[in-house]
Amino acid sequence: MPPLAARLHAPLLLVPAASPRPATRLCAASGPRGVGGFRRGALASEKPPVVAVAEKAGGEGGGGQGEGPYDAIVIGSGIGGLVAATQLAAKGARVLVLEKYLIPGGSSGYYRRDGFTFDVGSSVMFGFSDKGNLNLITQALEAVGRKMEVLPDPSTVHFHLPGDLSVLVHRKYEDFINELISKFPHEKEGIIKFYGTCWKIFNSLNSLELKSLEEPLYLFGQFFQKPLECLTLAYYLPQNAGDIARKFIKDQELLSFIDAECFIVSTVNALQTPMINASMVLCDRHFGGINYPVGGVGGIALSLADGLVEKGSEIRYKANVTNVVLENGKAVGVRLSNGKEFFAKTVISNATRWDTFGKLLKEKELPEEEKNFQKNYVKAPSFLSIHMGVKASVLPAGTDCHHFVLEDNWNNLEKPYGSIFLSIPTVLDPSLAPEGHHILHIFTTAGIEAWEGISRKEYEEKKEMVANEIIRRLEKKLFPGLQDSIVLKEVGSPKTHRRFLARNDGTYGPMPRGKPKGLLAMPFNTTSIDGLYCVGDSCFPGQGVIAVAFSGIMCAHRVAADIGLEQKSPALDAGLLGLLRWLRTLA
Ligand SMILES: NC(=O)c1ccc[n+]([C@@H]2O[C@H](COP(=O)([O-])OP(=O)(O)OC[C@H]3O[C@@H](n4cnc5c(N)ncnc54)[C@H](O)[C@@H]3O)[C@@H](O)[C@H]2O)c1
Ligand SMILES: CC(C)=CCC/C(C)=C/C=C/C(C)=C/C=C/C(C)=C/C=C/C=C(C)/C=C/C=C(C)/C=C/C=C(\C)CCC=C(C)C
Repeated sequence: MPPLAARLHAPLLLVPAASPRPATRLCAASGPRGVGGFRRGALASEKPPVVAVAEKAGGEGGGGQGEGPYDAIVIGSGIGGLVAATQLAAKGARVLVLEKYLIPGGSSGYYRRDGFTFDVGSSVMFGFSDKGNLNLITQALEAVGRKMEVLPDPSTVHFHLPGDLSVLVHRKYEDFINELISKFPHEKEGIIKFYGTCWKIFNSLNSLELKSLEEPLYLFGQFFQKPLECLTLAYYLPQNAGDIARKFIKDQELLSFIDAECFIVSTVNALQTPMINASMVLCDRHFGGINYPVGGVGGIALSLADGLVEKGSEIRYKANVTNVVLENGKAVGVRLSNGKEFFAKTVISNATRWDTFGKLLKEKELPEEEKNFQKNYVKAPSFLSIHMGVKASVLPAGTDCHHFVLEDNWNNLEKPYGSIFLSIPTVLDPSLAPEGHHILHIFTTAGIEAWEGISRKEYEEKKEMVANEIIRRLEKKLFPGLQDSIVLKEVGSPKTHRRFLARNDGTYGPMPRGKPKGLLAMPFNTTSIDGLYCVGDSCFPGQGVIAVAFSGIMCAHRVAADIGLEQKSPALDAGLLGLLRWLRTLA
């Protein structure tokens, strides 16, 4: 098989040599517009992009009436759905993944324009190293016999903050801590204690074999083998990073810095960020480091989809699931928008919980569990994203790959358009852009409300205006001459994210309504509908590619136990699931 980077760039029909299923092919296709921008009319004259699409002969969904039964049907091929599917396939299950769009990956997908390969979402990849137990992306690929070449990033992010506070998060922990201490020498002890607590939690996590926390035989087994580590995790489960930081640190600016550290991975401040999640990302970036897959993030989903097919399971594109089919209250299959039905022992939804319970299930009454979830969590805002191709000369030598910019006022951190995320993946992988050019992927949080109810013309003008203002800010802060260096620009609004990622209001996942009790209220994978499971960022532990990969691993384990591919104990199941349900009501 050609290396993935070559496949991502190859313009012609490619048949994966390893795939045993001739009906599923990877081919050049035209049409899909990535999340960067979708000015359908304006772009109509452009040459269509080349993307890899797995299509099954026979049009949408490709099957006849009532196909099945499969062991599991997975709705959606985001990383959460793909990891659940591939883990199950690796355990011997027969899985069908149904994806609405043309390519796999959801918000971890990619798209191409004029020689540029853009990551739809974040280019900061955690969990992609070759060591420890938390390299969940590496492990997910390995489970289906795939390995990707990665490029180590020398840093995670360069913060440009109010008061000209500049902090580079170096790959080496000591370098980062020394840089932070040099900015806040009076808080040396507090800094060491806060980040030291993160390491205590990370090391506990990293010592466990990660499987479903809803499966008692595994969970009790882990408590027996690693009691101290499990008790540490249980202790920190209901706690938030901001409270722990305040135990050790008094300096307001440093606490604001820790807010920014948390915000980039949770879109909320440290007081609302679960301590376990904060520890995971604040340490993995130094333990395994941030590693970028050669050829772009889109290769992860393509590799998983490839591996899935090789294991004898299926993925079908342009398959828009509109209903989960219930029989006597149990989920037994799904129906597509064209009326085709597929049946399975279990159904796993990678759509958000809002979409799953608000759209795919036609029950009038929301189950209590979901009411509780919606009481505790609201939809996080969407993003405005700008994908640009620029002349390489605009970037000073040694420019870092990822930046976070909040210019003057800490109060703007969580406000729409307040802070700016910027990734330049071509710093690591120049093959993503034509020679002499770089990619700038800029994004900032934005709610959908302000984008609705306006005419097409106003919408286009608004996108242009908002994007130009963000570019102007970056030009002022980081790269003089930026505006004039642009050779390609695509702007995506929250509506774009809603439409092309099929995410309710374009949301990037749940956000606590108030101050959460850490991760306590986060639902796992089982739902109150027998046979229906959820996976992805509206499940424990939340937003993030590595987080949804963990959710996929947990989900596959629980489903495998329920369909007899892994051990289970019905009596212990009832006890643990009841206990977890009760614990969630305490949050
Ligand atoms: N901006 C970013 O920074 C960024 C980038 C990449 C990834 N991420 C992370 O990835 C996480 C999301 O991953 P995920 O796996 O939960 O989901 P996802 O949104 O990435 O993927 C869900 C997939 O399900 C498909 N789908 C939804 N409804 C469907 C239906 N009815 N029928 C068929 N297909 C349907 C969508 O088309 C999409 O491909 C986010 O939390 C985010 O943190 C973030
Ligand atoms: C059950 C009970 C009750 C108890 C028991 C105890 C125990 C044992 C516990 C355990 C636990 C566990 C295992 C847990 C785990 C967890 C995990 C794994 C987590 C993870 C997490 C992760 C995360 C959150 C991540 C995230 C990330 C993100 C979001 C990212 C993003 C990025 C971006 C946006 C980028 C930025 C950019 C720039 C700056 C440019």
